[in-house]
Amino acid sequence: MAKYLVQKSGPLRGEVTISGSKNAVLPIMAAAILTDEACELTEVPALRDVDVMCRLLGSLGSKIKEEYRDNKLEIETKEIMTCEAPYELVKKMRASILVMGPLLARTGKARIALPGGCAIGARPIDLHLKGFQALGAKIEEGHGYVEAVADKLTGNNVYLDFPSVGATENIMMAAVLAEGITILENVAEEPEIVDLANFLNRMGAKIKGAGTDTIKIEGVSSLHGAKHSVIPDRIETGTFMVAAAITRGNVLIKNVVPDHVKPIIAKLKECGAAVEVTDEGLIVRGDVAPLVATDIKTLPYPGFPTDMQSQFMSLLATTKGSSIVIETVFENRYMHVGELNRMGANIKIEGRSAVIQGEKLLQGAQVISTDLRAGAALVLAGLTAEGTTEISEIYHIERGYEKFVEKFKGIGATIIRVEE
Ligand SMILES: CC(=O)N[C@H]1[C@@H](OP(=O)(O)OP(=O)(O)OC[C@H]2O[C@@H](n3ccc(=O)[nH]c3=O)[C@H](O)[C@@H]2O)O[C@H](CO)[C@@H](O)[C@@H]1O
Ligand SMILES: C=C(OP(=O)(O)O)C(=O)O
Repeated sequence: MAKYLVQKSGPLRGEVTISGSKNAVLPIMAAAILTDEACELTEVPALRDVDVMCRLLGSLGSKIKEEYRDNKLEIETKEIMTCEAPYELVKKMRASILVMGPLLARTGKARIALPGGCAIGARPIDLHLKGFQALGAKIEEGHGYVEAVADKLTGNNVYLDFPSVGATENIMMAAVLAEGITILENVAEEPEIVDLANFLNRMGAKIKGAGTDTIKIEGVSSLHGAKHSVIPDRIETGTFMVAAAITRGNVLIKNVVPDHVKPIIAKLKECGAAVEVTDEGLIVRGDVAPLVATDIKTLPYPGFPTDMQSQFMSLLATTKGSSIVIETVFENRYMHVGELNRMGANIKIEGRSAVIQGEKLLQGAQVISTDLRAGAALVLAGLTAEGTTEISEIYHIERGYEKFVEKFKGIGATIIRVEE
């Protein structure tokens, strides 16, 4: 099992370039199986989750050409060989559920292992299934699998009880080949939804309204191959923004869409960091004023992203004053708190709220990365902690950050990856 050893690193300085978005590329890869023609993706991050999605698509019948050095991927699915996503792959990556909509649309059948809960919450898929049912699919569950079957999908109105990102994507991918018009209401507005809709439209779909709370889809009879370049990862961007602030450094972050990280910019400024949007990228400085506490409430986009909550908590453990963080998206996304407290932070959890008494001098310790962003938060804390922070179970981190160690080293962090 590999580990990261992180040393107190002083102010980070220099430039870092952001990779393509994990949460955009995964649904886009799933969407590629909606056609029998080849799809070519660029700006594909080399990540563990992308590997798992390649394996899953390969098992369904896709031929995949990877050029990881160039971050390119070609997916061609002349024929779907099986409609089943097995437990071995779904348990490795929840986003495997995103093949359900495309499989149902292309073949009339999808059988997927139920993903179950994970470190951040129960994460049911009821809203995905409700959407498929509205389009005419019959749903059956048993033996840890869920099956959707439909002779034909027909457009319908679907109202989501919560703007779930995955449900919006899955239902959108099913509806593009349904007969007639589908109106999806109270949908997620995340940039990743817009990127997926843009890709689907390049394939010949007729989707309007992505990025708002209502999406209209006019079904088409078939889709064709398309080329697409994946958007930059806004959570990786935010993670390096916090890295600059927490180390009181000065970092230029390139390949970013500033609009996608507005809530992160706002909160960093409230803490006293300086953020400048330039033609080259974002310049984040934590060395212009003493950093202070702020309060955060996670919300669906354009609210503050839940995927940045843990990284901000590391920062708020070091700023002056007390902060309150409220996690409203996932019911259990506080697994990092115990680990941060072991490093000397003072964070108390009460239900969905966390109270952070800041200005703590963190100390290196042996800690466990319980999930992807919890792991990133521990790396950030480790950069300011006295001594060495030893982070285990880093495979979570490598699910979603490309060249993490290399990028941190490039801006002056002392971090190494060791194999035990
Ligand atoms: C691969 C990917 O893109 N992952 C992102 C996606 O996850 P994911 O798509 O799984 O997140 P959702 O937006 O679906 O989940 C948000 C909330 O809705 C609930 N829910 C969801 C579906 C459902 O059928 N029923 C239900 O109750 C979930 O349990 C959770 O409490 O969006 C999350 C919220 O921004 C991010 O943290 C994840 O990084
Ligand atoms: C929770 C995340 O991803 P996933 O939905 O793939 O678990 C994340 O990216 O922070």
